[in-house]
Amino acid sequence: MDLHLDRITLVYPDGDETLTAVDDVSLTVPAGTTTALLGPSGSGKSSLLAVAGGLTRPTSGDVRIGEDVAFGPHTPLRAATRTRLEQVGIVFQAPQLLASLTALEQLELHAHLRGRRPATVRDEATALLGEVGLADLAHRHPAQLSGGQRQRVAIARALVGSPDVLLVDEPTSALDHERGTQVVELVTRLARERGAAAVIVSHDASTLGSVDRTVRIVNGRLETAEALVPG
Ligand SMILES: Nc1ncnc2c1ncn2[C@@H]1O[C@H](COP(=O)(O)OP(=O)(O)OP(=O)(O)O)[C@@H](O)[C@H]1O
Repeated sequence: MDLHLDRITLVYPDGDETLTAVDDVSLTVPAGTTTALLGPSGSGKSSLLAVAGGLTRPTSGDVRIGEDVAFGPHTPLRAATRTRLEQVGIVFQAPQLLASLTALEQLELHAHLRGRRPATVRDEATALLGEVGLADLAHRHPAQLSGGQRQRVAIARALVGSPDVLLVDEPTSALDHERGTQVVELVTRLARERGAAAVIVSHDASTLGSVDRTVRIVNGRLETAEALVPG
């Protein structure tokens, strides 16, 4: 299903004033494609991603997944949480893995949270770790993995249950150029293969050669929207 951001505005309280972090942004990300969101520090990238993933309510505007409104200014918390668990996979800037669990167990726990039947969980988790190139490291703990490998565990975990939307915050910030490029390529490939609408937030345009489209956000507003190149 396509992801639609319809006229999203997000205003934070800022002392006696307000700060408009996202200013009337509209964007459609077709299913199976990846859009990179570029922009300077403080431009609103993470804020927009948080709204797209239902982590922060927009002040105005709606997030739609397919035809249905997923997250709007008045969406109840419980409904937003359910939609997020069922339809959205999120990879945070730091992989946020649990130190005591193996790579496989990180995915299994997430699958349980998403309400998957236990009998199907191990097979799906094992297959996903294979898809991100970690089949041989499934039983390692985070401390026994490199930064890039941990990021790949987090990407596999976000894809448990085949969400319609995949949101990835700054996958390249902790990685060198080559590994960062590989992570972006991985996200682009998985989104295409699984028909997910993916958004990657990044500072580093030089890692984004594989994405379908790059958009730039400055002071909370979308500046450019390059044509979508069919994959
Ligand atoms: N919870 C918050 N309350 C108030 N203001 C916030 C909050 N979160 C972010 N901001 C402000 O909103 C603006 C956009 O922040 P955001 O984190 O979305 O930018 P960003 O483009 O992701 O930056 P970076 O690349 O540095 O991570 C900034 O001016 C920031 O200070």
